[in-house]
Amino acid sequence: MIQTIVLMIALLFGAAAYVFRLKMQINQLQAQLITARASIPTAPPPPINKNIQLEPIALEGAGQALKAPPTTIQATLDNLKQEPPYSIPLGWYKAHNKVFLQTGRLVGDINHILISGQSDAGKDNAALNILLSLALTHTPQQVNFAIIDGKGLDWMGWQEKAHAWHVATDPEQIGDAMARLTAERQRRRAILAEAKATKWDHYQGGDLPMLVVFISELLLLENAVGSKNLTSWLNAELTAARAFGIRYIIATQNASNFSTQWRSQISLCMAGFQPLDSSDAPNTTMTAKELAERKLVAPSKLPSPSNGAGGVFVLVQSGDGINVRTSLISDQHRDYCLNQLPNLPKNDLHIKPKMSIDNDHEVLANLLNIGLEAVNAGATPTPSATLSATGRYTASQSQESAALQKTATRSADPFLPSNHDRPSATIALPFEDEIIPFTEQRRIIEAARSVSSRRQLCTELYNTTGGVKFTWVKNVCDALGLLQTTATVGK
Ligand SMILES: Nc1ncnc2c1ncn2[C@@H]1O[C@H](COP(=O)(O)OP(=O)(O)OP(=O)(O)O)[C@@H](O)[C@H]1O
Repeated sequence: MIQTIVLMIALLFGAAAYVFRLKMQINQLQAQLITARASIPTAPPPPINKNIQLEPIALEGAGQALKAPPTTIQATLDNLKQEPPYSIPLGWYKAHNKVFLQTGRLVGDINHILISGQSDAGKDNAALNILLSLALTHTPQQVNFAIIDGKGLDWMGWQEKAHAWHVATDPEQIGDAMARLTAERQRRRAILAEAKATKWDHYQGGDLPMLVVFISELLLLENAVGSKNLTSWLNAELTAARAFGIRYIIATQNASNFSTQWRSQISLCMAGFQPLDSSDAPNTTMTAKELAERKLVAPSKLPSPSNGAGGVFVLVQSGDGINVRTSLISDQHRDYCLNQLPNLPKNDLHIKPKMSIDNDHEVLANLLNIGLEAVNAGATPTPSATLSATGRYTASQSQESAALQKTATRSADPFLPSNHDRPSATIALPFEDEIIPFTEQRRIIEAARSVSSRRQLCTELYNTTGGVKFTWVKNVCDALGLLQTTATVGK
């Protein structure tokens, strides 16, 4: 009996100890789970309520520039709602004890913009405000962006966005991007001429979105193509771009050392802090004294970004202006906003050329191989995977690339005879059937024999000079080096 009781007590103790251990383990697991949950990155919070109360307090020493602008894009968008299309935010200021957002319009108001200011003045953030709000208020059919960076990783997230016409993030891609812009201006010129529209604003075709080009540091372009080439490129592009629906936003630490000719095409100067007053006039068109006469604080008199006064600018347009402070967009909020924007459809990767000179070499090498294969073997070469997966712009900036391109084009030219005229059946079709139907690729290649321009080709085959059909023609011609348009950069 006693034995049984002792056994039962022992069993009870054993069970209690087991339950206790189990509970401890559960507690431990729960603690681990909480830690694990905390380390999972949470989704970015939605933009804060638009009805935030902004304090009408100006930043000391910065004129009317608001001390604490909103830190999300929501309040900006609310203000832009009342503005006509293509309006952009330029910064916040205080007047009559109220808070205002200064806006501008890229049609009929501002043409090109120069954003200047020493390191950390807030140039990239100012441009981010402009591009994000444009993208969030316009479709990719209305606005496209070309972003030429090379400074860092700030603009990486834009590459796959439907609004992005071209994004160059490495210094090595800059010359190529410049050549593309020249080619795009020429393409637009031809389209407008054909449609008998004297300028982009009058064009009704619906296939030419406004192209806003952002250059994050002008010096990097100078490093890429040299000072002389850069000056002539800027002179040509900035003078002509406006009529073709292209707007430039050029950022640089200090515009003093750049040619004054293209600077005369700038209609809005957005000038941030400068350490020397000799930089005031080149970056704003007015001296500190002239600015002071208009109650404006000159760049050299602004509080320094190193004292926590980033994002403060003096805006100068047509001899007048205002001091403002931009909204500071955090990386998290930028990513949240980017997530709201439509992505590029997968197939469009073929339509929007996005490759570096290095990739160009790869494509050109492939072309060369295809051409040689076809000539040597006389057999039908298989389309190259690399080539079929990408579009290609023929404009390339380096001499080496140009020479290679010439060779590649000659070797790959399906209409060049080897020993005898090769029939068009031996041509390597550059795109998969589902991207551009094989039958259409063959028709385009065949028709290229007898016309002198892509536009003419498109008219003959499809009785149009725009839309998807022209994109087919352009991409097939680009890929095979047919009816090439010439680049001006670097020559
Ligand atoms: N509107 C703003 N309000 C407060 N701080 C700002 C604002 N804009 C920028 N800053 C501060 O300045 C820093 C640098 O901003 P940004 O990268 O836009 O400057 P930048 O002029 O492009 O610099 P750099 O020429 O060195 O690339 C930000 O990380 C932020 O700390």
